[in-house]
Amino acid sequence: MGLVTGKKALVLGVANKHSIAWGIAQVLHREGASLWLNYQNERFYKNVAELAAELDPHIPLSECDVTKPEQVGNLFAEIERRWGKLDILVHSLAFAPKEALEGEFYKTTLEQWNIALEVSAYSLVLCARHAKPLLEKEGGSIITLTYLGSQRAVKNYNVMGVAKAALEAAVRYLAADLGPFNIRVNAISAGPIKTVAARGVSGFSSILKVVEEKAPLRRNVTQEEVGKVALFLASDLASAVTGEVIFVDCGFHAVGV
Ligand SMILES: NC(=O)c1ccc[n+]([C@@H]2O[C@H](COP(=O)([O-])OP(=O)(O)OC[C@H]3O[C@@H](n4cnc5c(N)ncnc54)[C@H](O)[C@@H]3O)[C@@H](O)[C@H]2O)c1
Repeated sequence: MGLVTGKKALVLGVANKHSIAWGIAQVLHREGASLWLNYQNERFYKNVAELAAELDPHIPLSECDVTKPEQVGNLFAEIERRWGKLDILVHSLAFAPKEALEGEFYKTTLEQWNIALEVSAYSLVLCARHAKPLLEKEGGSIITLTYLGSQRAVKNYNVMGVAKAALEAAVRYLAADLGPFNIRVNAISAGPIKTVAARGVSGFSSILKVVEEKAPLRRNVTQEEVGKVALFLASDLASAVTGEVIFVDCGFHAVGV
């Protein structure tokens, strides 16, 4: 029996096989969870459908762009109809316009700020609101993805760092609100992984190199390792863990110069 056998998991944020969400989906599936995936829009459908079919051709797929409230509402209504409950919600998505992820932070426009904060932080609140009635039936776990750039000024990460700081604060407020309903809310602060979103940050490869040189484990983290910590947070092993940000970064956050 797997650690999440019988649990129903919605995993948001698979774009391709490099996505952190895909790493998490694979581990949850291997440990017995039933999956439901989204794709942001038609452009992503083929990729997500092919990946899902590798695990199980019956995994439901829904179009859901988190800036479209009706699509978010429809997704959770469909889960209610089909599953009647939810145990695990994985929120593994973020976006900021590419021009905001290079150069000086002080040049960030209000429009870039609003887009980054809406997609990358507010969407967790929106999804949690819709998920609550489903998660509270048997207790549940919400997991989101963040990065060290929320606490340190990481070159070029800029407005995304501000969005991640908001996201981490949202984790604590959601944990406080939803704890009485036995819903836990946590974030994984992952080390850098080469994904489409990460490549949007100017100079991303140099971040990978610095981690390899300086992290206590002298290497970068894998998708699978993030997936395993998501599994822990989703499972009963973490039944007393909420409002937490857990670093999965080979220890990079812990060292100075
Ligand atoms: N890759 C890294 O180095 C790294 C490190 C720490 C944290 N993270 C975080 O992990 C999460 C997943 O990113 P990833 O690195 O796997 O990249 P990715 O590009 O594979 O995934 C990003 C996902 O966000 C989705 N997305 C963007 N805008 C959306 C919208 N409006 N509606 C719905 N979905 C939308 C994309 O469709 C995509 O599936 C993000 O929150 C990211 O900030 C990534």
